[in-house]
Amino acid sequence: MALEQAAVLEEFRQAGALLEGHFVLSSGRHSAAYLQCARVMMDPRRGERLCAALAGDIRARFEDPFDLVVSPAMGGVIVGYEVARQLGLPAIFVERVDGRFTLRRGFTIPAGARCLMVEDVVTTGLSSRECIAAIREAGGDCAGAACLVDRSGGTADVGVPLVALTVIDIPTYAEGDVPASLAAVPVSKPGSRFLTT
Ligand SMILES: O=P(O)(O)OC[C@H]1O[C@H](OP(=O)(O)OP(=O)(O)O)[C@H](O)[C@@H]1O
Ligand SMILES: O=C(O)c1cc(=O)[nH]c(=O)[nH]1
Ligand SMILES: [Mg+2]
Repeated sequence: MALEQAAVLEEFRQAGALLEGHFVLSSGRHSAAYLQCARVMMDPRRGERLCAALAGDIRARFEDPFDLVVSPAMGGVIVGYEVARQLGLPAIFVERVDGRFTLRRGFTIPAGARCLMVEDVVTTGLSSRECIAAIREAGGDCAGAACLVDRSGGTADVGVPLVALTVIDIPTYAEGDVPASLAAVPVSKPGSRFLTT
């Protein structure tokens, strides 16, 4: 059953996943709000509820079935696994090696396999596009994408049809365009794109 935005955001609130502060996002843009999906998925029953609703939306949107779910690490891994479980599909993930999404761990994509790219959050769509490029380079056919939250207000273009459990418009700012009130708040970088070892 489709979930109303208020119900989705209430799940995030109860999970302590609606964060306020000053965040540098994966795209390098800044924001006063962050949706921490890892905290949502840390309760398997909550993850199951939300991903069941997303799987229903995916079935309703795409007539032809998929062969495989492919997700970008880290954020996409657990969401992709649970969505795949709901759809009765295998789930694999790509992870960054020297900044590029790569298949490791013996994962392969059969030639022409109809892949569904599953993310946790879409902000600019950059990570989704990078994941879809990796799927195509590996020989797969990425025919659709899905995420728990599209925080671009529906403006992000990932290059294939995107199904989001909820769409919300949360402002982001370029590095040189951060409002003074936000610039005064200490910065955190919750994601893994810029992690170094
Ligand atoms: O649409 P975008 O502008 O690309 O932003 C969304 C991406 O940012 C986060 O990943 P991040 O690279 O921070 O790493 P993580 O998955 O390890 O948290 C999130 O998981 C998405 O992949
Ligand atoms: O753009 C991001 O990096 C991003 C935003 C957000 O709200 N949550 C998240 O996990 N990543
Ligand atoms: Mg990510």
